[in-house]
Amino acid sequence: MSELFSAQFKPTEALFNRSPIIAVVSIDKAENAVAIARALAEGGVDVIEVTLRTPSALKAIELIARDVPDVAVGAGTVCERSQQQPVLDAGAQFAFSPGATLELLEAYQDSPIPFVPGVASATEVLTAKSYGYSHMKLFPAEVVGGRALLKALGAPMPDIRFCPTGGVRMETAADYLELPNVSCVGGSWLLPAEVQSSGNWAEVTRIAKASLELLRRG
Ligand SMILES: O=C(O)C(=O)C[C@H](O)[C@H](O)COP(=O)(O)O
Repeated sequence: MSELFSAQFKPTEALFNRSPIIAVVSIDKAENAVAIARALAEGGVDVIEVTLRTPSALKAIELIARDVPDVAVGAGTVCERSQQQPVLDAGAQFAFSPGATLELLEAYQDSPIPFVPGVASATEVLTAKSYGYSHMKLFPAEVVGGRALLKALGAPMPDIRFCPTGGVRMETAADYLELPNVSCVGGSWLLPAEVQSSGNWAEVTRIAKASLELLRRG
């Protein structure tokens, strides 16, 4: 095991083992960020990936990191090297990408926060692994093969841990999590668009609790 591999492994492993569900949220208004994070945490989901798809994303990360210390908040949709510093400056505790460009794999090798590249094939897994990464997001999970692909990848590469994301639903999370190479799943179902626009944060807590309850029942 290279030094790089072991250096990257531990913090990302802790992140992957923290919560079986990672809430993927695209926050429309930064002023709602803290309420959304608190609602998720109250429901038991304390890892939040804020996608960099809205203008308020970085501010939302900053506010959650400052005001909701009991959650781990990070950035999603990290697609370019230029996003690295703003993400760190906002106080993100981790970063997820939908892909695994060589530029990103290299840029995050010395990152102070875990970086989780997105992969969709054996070659992408091996490429990310060659840069020292052991924890990856399978994206878009349902489209590229879902559970069947994860099982197939696990045979030659049993040491890689995945967070399938993209098309995962409350009802299918448990099926993914029973695979030995899946530590957690990501999904946007915890913050439906209509719930965000209505500001019904109690509903966010309810969905989070119901999702975890489904996992407990298997
Ligand atoms: O923006 C990113 O960084 C992504 O990789 C995409 C998100 O993870 C998916 O959009 C979540 O998928 P759904 O749960 O199907 O909505």
